[in-house]
Amino acid sequence: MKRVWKTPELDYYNLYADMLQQPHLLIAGATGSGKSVVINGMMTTALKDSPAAVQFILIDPKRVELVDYKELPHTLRYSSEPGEMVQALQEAITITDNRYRDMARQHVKKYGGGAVYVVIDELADLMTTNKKQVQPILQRLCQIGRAANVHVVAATQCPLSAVIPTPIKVNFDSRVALRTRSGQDSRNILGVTGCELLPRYGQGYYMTPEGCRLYNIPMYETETPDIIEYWRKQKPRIVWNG
Ligand SMILES: Nc1ncnc2c1ncn2[C@@H]1O[C@H](COP(=O)(O)OP(=O)(O)OP(=O)(O)O)[C@@H](O)[C@H]1O
Repeated sequence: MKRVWKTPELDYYNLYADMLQQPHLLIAGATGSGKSVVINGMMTTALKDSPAAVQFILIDPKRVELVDYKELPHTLRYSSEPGEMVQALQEAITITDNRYRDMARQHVKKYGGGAVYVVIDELADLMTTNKKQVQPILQRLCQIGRAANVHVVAATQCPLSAVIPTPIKVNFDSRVALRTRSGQDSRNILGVTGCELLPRYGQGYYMTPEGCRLYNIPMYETETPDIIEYWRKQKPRIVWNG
């Protein structure tokens, strides 16, 4: 029998809403542990909660995970080819730089407009395709994105430092650790073993600067396709200002 973990609706909502508040988030776990479930949960929550104040830049080296979001009015760019993925990261930097200019003009330290989420699934694939170009851009984006309300959400099966270098990893001070293949993978993502003992999916550790707790991980089953369909239909009618 499949083991399904449930949490009351409000907890579901709060967990993903909290993840959306983090400067950047790294989601790690073995194949089938629910990384895409977490990404869909966050994106669905953002679209339900603040559809007028959220935009996405999607980097999808596997070409299957994020493609459903491609035609949303919120999606500034969808990329899956190596060259496109670098351009997508560069676009995120340009947006961030422009926002800093606005902030300087307005004499504020934090951007007051909507959030941009740069969603990467999967980070190890992105790093291996074009590490030389990707690493400095991603590192800079992580360093400067926060104040500009530009956030990186990255999923990976492979949290090894050989694949995801420490200068990248240290920028993700919030992490979701699902079931890992080994104690070593658990250590690479959380600093301690234990994630290898989690159920196959449905539970995970959520670590933020406030602490680390085990959560039941909710899955939106019908809401995600429903909300994608809804917004896809709205696309021709929507004009973003700024
Ligand atoms: N929190 C959850 N609640 C219920 N079912 C879940 C949950 N997490 C994962 N599953 C089940 O496991 C399947 C695989 O999850 P998912 O595709 O998110 O894994 P993944 O970590 O992204 O895998 P991969 O690395 O292979 O892409 C889901 O389609 C779903 O059936």
